[in-house]
Amino acid sequence: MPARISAVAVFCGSRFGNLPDYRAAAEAMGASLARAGIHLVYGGGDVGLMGTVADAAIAAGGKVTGIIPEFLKAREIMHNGVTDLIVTETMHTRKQKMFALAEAFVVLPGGFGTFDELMEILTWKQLCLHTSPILIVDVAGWAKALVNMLDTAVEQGFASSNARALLEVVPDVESAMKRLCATSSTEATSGRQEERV
Ligand SMILES: Nc1ncnc2c1ncn2[C@@H]1O[C@H](COP(=O)(O)O)[C@@H](O)[C@H]1O
Repeated sequence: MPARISAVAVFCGSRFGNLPDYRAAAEAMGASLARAGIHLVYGGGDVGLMGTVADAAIAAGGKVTGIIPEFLKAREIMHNGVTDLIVTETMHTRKQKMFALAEAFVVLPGGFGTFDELMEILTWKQLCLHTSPILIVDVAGWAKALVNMLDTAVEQGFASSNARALLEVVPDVESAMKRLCATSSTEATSGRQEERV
């Protein structure tokens, strides 16, 4: 039987957003990954939901790798409590490193940076650069407009329904964890094709 995945990248906001549900979901995500023995890979900051997910994973005894570009160390308040901290030269090398280390991608509430990270990992999957699961956790409906935009692209003939199926929308952290814990490392092929991105 193939091994279960062991590392997940979480993309989420550098702010808290304006509903308490967002912070609660970030806490639940970090703690649940740690309790499941899954290594958290994230952007390395100690701000907003990013800091929350990392703090929760650390508090629950999890392994956490933060990856932050040099120029954001002050702005995103580089997290000093993580297991490993990788400082990259650029945003691009940060994304590449997160991609290389993770076997699945979870998107929690966030802003433009989170959208960028989602779109890049989704389009890389569309280009067959990886096969790893991409889960959007639709906490309190935050992702409805985003998912609507993707569905509209399919309706208008700009994306195929096969491409839309590369992304899964789940209602909460519990559902995301069920999916992650059911994912084998053979389904996920992120880091193996790193040299092509
Ligand atoms: N263009 C970007 N590419 C990748 N990551 C980005 C980009 N812009 C910002 N980010 C990072 O995303 C997270 C979350 O940002 P939010 O705007 O708060 O969603 C943060 O670490 C940004 O550095």
